[in-house]
Amino acid sequence: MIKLIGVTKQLKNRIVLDDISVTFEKGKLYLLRGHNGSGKTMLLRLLCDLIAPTRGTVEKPEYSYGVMIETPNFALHETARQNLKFLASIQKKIGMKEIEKCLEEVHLLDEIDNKVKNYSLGMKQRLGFCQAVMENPDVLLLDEPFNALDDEHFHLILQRILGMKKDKTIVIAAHGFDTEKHPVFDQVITLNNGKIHP
Ligand SMILES: Nc1ncnc2c1ncn2[C@@H]1O[C@H](COP(=O)(O)OP(=O)(O)OP(=O)(O)O)[C@@H](O)[C@H]1O
Repeated sequence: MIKLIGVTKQLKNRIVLDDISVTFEKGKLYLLRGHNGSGKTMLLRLLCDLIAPTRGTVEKPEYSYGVMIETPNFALHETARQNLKFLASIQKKIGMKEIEKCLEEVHLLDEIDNKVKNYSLGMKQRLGFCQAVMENPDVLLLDEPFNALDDEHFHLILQRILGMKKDKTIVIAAHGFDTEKHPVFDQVITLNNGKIHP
């Protein structure tokens, strides 16, 4: 469980997260929504320690994180295989077999030896998703994971996320998700100007 209590983040003179208190539990899927600039990405960054709170506390045990925040930064002149192999070599938790399985699940195995610069936006997005989930993290943080995906791949990624939900905490930031059409979230958190909308 990740518990934020009265968390405020100030960057220069700007309050980007304002007195946020919220709990994220294991086995649940959360949606962060809100307008551009409302603080969704900042909250994801805070959850995985990329930024520290200015005030307030974050209570959480040691977790492993899978993160896809903003445009994933791949080495464009290298292939998907080379990129993911390099990333996997940092933690040494998985090998090529797991990487290939993960690429297959997002329909990219046929492109494994293609350079990332030749990928379409939607392919890069799926590669970013693969990178975030391949090491089977406890906490999965995804910033706009459905951007640039066609219907088929939207459903593919959504089903993958739902299939992984049981033993993870998953937080998705997406500003345009149709929650009526796809009522899949355990909790929807709306941010407005850095504050949680009640
Ligand atoms: N380095 C920085 N210094 C000051 N303010 C910043 C900095 N980075 C971001 N901000 C501000 O923080 C606020 C929250 O930004 P954030 O990226 O979290 O929004 P968001 O909800 O993810 O928006 P989007 O939907 O456009 O991705 C914005 O007002 C932004 O201008």
